[in-house]
Amino acid sequence: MAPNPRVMKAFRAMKAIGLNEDKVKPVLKKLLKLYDKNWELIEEENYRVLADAIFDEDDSKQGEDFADEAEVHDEPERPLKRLRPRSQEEQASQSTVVGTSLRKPLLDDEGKLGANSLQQPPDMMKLQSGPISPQNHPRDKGKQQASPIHFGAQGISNSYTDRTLPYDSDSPHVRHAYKGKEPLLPQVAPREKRPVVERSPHAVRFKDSTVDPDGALIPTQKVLDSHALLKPKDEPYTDDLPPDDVPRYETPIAVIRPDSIRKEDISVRRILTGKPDDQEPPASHFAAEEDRGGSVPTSSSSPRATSELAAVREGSPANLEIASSSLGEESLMNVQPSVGALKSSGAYSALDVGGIGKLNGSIDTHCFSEAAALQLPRQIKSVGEDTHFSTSGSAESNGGQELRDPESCSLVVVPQHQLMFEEQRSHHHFNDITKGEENVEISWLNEINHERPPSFIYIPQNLVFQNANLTFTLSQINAEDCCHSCIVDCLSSTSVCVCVHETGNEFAYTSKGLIREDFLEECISMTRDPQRQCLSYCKACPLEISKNDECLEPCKGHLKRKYIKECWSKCACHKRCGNRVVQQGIRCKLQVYFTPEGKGWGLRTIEKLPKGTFVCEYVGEILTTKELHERNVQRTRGINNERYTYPVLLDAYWCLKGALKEEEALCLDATFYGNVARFINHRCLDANLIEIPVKMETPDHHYYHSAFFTAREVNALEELTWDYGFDFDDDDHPVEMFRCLCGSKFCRNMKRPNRSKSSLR
Ligand SMILES: C[S@@+](CC[C@H](N)C(=O)[O-])C[C@H]1O[C@@H](n2cnc3c(N)ncnc32)[C@H](O)[C@@H]1O
Repeated sequence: MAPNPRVMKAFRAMKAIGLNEDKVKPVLKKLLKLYDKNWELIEEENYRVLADAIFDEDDSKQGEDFADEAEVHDEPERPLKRLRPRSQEEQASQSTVVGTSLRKPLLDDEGKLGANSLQQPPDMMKLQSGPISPQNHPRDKGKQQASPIHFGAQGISNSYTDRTLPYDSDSPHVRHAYKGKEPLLPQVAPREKRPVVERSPHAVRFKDSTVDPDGALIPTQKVLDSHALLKPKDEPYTDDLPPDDVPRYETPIAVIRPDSIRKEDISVRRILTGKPDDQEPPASHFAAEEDRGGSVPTSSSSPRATSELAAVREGSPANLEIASSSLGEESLMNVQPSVGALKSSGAYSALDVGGIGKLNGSIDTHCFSEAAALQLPRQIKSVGEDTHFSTSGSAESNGGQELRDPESCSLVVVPQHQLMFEEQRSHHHFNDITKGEENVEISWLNEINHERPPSFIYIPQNLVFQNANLTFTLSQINAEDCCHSCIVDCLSSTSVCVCVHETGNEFAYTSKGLIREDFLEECISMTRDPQRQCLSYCKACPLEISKNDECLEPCKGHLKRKYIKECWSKCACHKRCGNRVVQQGIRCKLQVYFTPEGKGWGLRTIEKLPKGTFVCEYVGEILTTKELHERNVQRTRGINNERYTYPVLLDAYWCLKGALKEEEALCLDATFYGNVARFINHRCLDANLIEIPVKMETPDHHYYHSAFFTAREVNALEELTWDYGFDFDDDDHPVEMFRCLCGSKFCRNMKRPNRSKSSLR
């Protein structure tokens, strides 16, 4: 019999992406059976479904070895998975590619950060975050006023711990206590595009292909949704394919639910699974790794996950359970897994990283379904809903067995034997608070209550909001400010790298990627020890001017600081040069967790970190201080009252000769856009992190990167803290300062109950 031309065409299409016939044939057979020989469904999107299913099979096989992460890391890269048009791919990957210009959040007609822009930034769906405009932030009621945090840890109260900030949340006349800092660099140092070794290409591609940037369903879902109910048939295989060995792979599972969240519709969806990819740490992932020990296994150390078709082993119908539909099959539903298990795996709450729908430990299902539809790729949403909601719509906390969509009560088919594996994989995929934006996944965990992390859009690098005067050109960096004669690694170069001329011809980093001990100690003492602090005063202080006070106060002084100068793209050295640490992004195994002390969410390390380790940068929107003031006014008008505050001032006046222009006085606000540093809580004086300015790509000093390094060795599971520099006794402080719960014996919060000044050292 002549080969079916459609079969041959499918083979050719798969061959084009590196899949040979042996792999394609059994999967194709399965799909033909599953789709009742409906070739259109298989051929759609250039055989997208077929390719996905083949990769699923691979994943299923890999899953058997899932427990052994090391093996996963060592896997050779798989063939290209992407089948989407390049235009979509570019759109979807927009936020991960860092060019030489700053990306700005969408602005409305007036150039403001409008609700719409915040709700639907170009990469919104990729980031999977909910609407977070000042107008509709989900957590905007009854919260504390916002106030900027100020860089530069201040120690014990002294002349400049009382420094005020330009803006407060009440009025321009109210001031914030602040500490001066030393800034450094010119412009926003766009982090380089992630190298292939840092992010598995196929993982990114696959992610792109499953999450439509516009929020539309992925092609495969469309295909499946076109059937009310898809179920593997029992008939023998079609003769479309030449007979071959019985397929061992697993069949994509059909899950039925209304795709449009309409109860009257029943459609089909897939259950997602996460798949470890081939991510491996960059070659230079700091030799400091060698020094680390005591790592606690979590998802952040795991390979990045991708979402794919879940699969069910052929011929095991007993393992399938039929869940319910809104049309009355609820009683049939009896599907694993235990919600408790999922909770502990982290997948439980990852659905709602937007902080949506959680009220006093229960889930507001209405809120959830709306928000989740906006925030999460359909596939992710599906799994989460099904696995975490009981029929009452409240969050399971007792290891319940039901798997039900609270809104649609749709039909779900889940292979029991496979759920545990899927749970694990889902964990990796859902529980990454960075949404794939960092080198590592960062899980989150709440063992205290049912609260979920607040809504924000994760960005791995700073973005200009609107008016910040940050131009960014190669020509701005003088030839004498970048190394042209260095080869590969400046740290091991025999000649002195010109990049460190301005910082005393000494590198801040060791060959292991840690901050040099003497450099670190100097930084620590300059911020903690009042005797070591020295201030510079400017004539017309922009911070004072920016308060809009009628009565202009004199400059309170700006703290002199040490800073790091890293090599950058205009330099001749290798991207992995030892003088490029912060720009490589996060490498530590971190976790966002709900603190038991009442500080809300916090950040902790899940591995032991040597002293001087780079942890993360404080990333947010770059605002002018005026823009921040405007935001604070909005907050205090109740439009966007936040319980927690996230702005940080960049004090760029430390080496200022004249006055800064208004648009040059900058700050970072991580309220809406930010990275994991927004979760770092304050600790008075003896915090284990120190913030050090880092200069990279801009020659100016009014902008710099604020990088956090460990000030001492930090044990696994220790919370990472930073001294915000607040003076809690400053009566002139404008905002409702939080009651400090840092627990330090040096705590400066004198107003804290049961605390007296005598308790301070
Ligand atoms: C940058 S956020 C830190 C993350 C925050 N805990 C959260 O849940 O998102 C700063 C806010 O955290 C809280 N916070 C930080 N450190 C604290 C401390 N030592 N004691 C009490 N609350 C603290 C305050 O509400 C502060 O406004």
